[in-house]
Amino acid sequence: MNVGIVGSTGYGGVELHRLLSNHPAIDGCILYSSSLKGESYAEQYPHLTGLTNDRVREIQIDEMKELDAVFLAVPAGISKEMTPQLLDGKAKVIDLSGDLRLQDPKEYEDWYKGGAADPSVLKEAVYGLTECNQGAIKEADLIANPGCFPTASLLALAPLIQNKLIKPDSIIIDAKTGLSGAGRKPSLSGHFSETQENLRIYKVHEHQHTPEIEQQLKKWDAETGPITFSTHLIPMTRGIMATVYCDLQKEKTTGELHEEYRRFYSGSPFVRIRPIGQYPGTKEVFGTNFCDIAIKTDSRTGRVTIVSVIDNLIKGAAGQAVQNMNLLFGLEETAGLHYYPIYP
Ligand SMILES: NC(=O)C1=CN([C@@H]2O[C@H](COP(=O)(O)OP(=O)(O)OC[C@H]3O[C@@H](n4cnc5c(N)ncnc54)[C@H](OP(=O)(O)O)[C@@H]3O)[C@@H](O)[C@H]2O)C=CC1
Ligand SMILES: CC(=O)N[C@@H](CCC(=O)OP(=O)(O)O)C(=O)O
Repeated sequence: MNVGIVGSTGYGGVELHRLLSNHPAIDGCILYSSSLKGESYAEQYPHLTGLTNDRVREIQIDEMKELDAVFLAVPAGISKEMTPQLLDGKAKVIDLSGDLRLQDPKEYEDWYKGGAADPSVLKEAVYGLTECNQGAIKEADLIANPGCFPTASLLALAPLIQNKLIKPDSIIIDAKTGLSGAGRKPSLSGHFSETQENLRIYKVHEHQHTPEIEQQLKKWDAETGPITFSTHLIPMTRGIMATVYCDLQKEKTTGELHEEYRRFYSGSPFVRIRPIGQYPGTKEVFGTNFCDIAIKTDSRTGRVTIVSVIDNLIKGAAGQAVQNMNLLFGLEETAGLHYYPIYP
C-alpha cells in the first residue's frame, strides 16, 4: 500500500511516519507539508535519521487522490476543506482533527468557533473509536479519528453505559494530559517556565471534546445527560489519564464490574483491564497503542471510579489512526502496532 501524511511535520504526523515506516503492509509513505518542500525530514526530526523516505513534498491533492490512504494530521479547520476534494479519488481518508467528528454542524460551530464541514461529508464520516465501531469502520471511505480525551474517556465508560449499569446523568470526567497534546507549535501556556512544577486546569466547561464524548454516549444510551468534563495540564510530555466517576444504577461489587469489563474487551487487543487493586500510570502505556483501565466501586457512596490511561499521540491519535487503517484494508488489527512501552 502507498499512503500519504498531510501535516507531516507536526507531532501527530511524525508519529504516523514512525509507525507506518515499520508497518508490514506499507510500501511507500509520502510526507506532505504546507510549510516545507523538498527538505530533509531528518532535519526537522533527527531521531528518524535513516528512514528511507526522507524528503518532504508540497501538498498535491491530485497525487494524493491516487494513494491508497491519506492521513490528515492538520489542525481543525483544514481537513473540512481538503476532504471533499480527496474523496473524489481512490484514497481512503483518515482525519485526525476534530473537523468531522461532530455530526451536528451547529455543535461544531458552537465548540470549535468556525464553520462546519459540508453535511454530505459529515454524513460519510465514520467515528473511528476502533474497539466500539468495527463494523462501520471496515466499510468506510472516511474516518473521523477520535480526540485523545474522548478515546480515554469513552473506552472507560463503554461497558457501563452500553449495559445501562450507571445513572446516565451522573458522569464526571476528570482528565489530565501531557503537553504534546497541544501540538508542536510553541505557545505561552506550553512554555517550560509556565508549566514546569505547575498544574493547571484549562478550558473549564468549554473543552471542544465535551460534545464529542456526549454524542457517542448518547448513541449508546439516549438517556445520557450532559457530562462534567475537566482537563488539566501536567508537566510531562505524553500521556492522558481520565478518571471517571458515576453513580451506579444498582449496587455492584468491584469483582462483578471487573468481570464485565474483561468480557466486554475480551476481543480487543489494545485494551488491558488491570487486575483488581492495580491502577495504571501513564508511563505504562508510553509510546504504545494500549489503553489501560482499572475499576473500583464504592459501597459507601454508590459510585464507581474508572481510571483510563493512553498515550495521547498513539492511541489518542496516530496509533488509533493506523489501527483504523488496518480495519479499512482488511489487515490484522494489530499490524504495525506491536509496541510495548519503554520503562522506566
Ligand atoms: N497532539 C495530540 O495529542 C493529538 C492531536 N490531535 C489532532 O491531530 C491534528 C494534528 O495534531 P498535532 O500533530 O499535535 O499538531 P501540530 O501542531 O504538531 O501539527 C499540525 C501540522 O499541521 C500542518 N498545518 C498547520 N497549518 C496548516 C495549514 N494551514 N494547512 C495545511 N497544513 C497545516 C503543519 O504541518 P506542515 O507544516 O508539515 O504542513 C503542522 O505541523 C490536530 O487536529 C490535533 O487536534 C488529535 C488527537 C491527539
Ligand atoms: C494539551 C492540549 O492543549 N491538548 C489539546 C488536545 C486536543 C486536540 O488534540 O484537539 P482535537 O479536538 O483537534 O483532537 C486540548 O486540550 O485542546
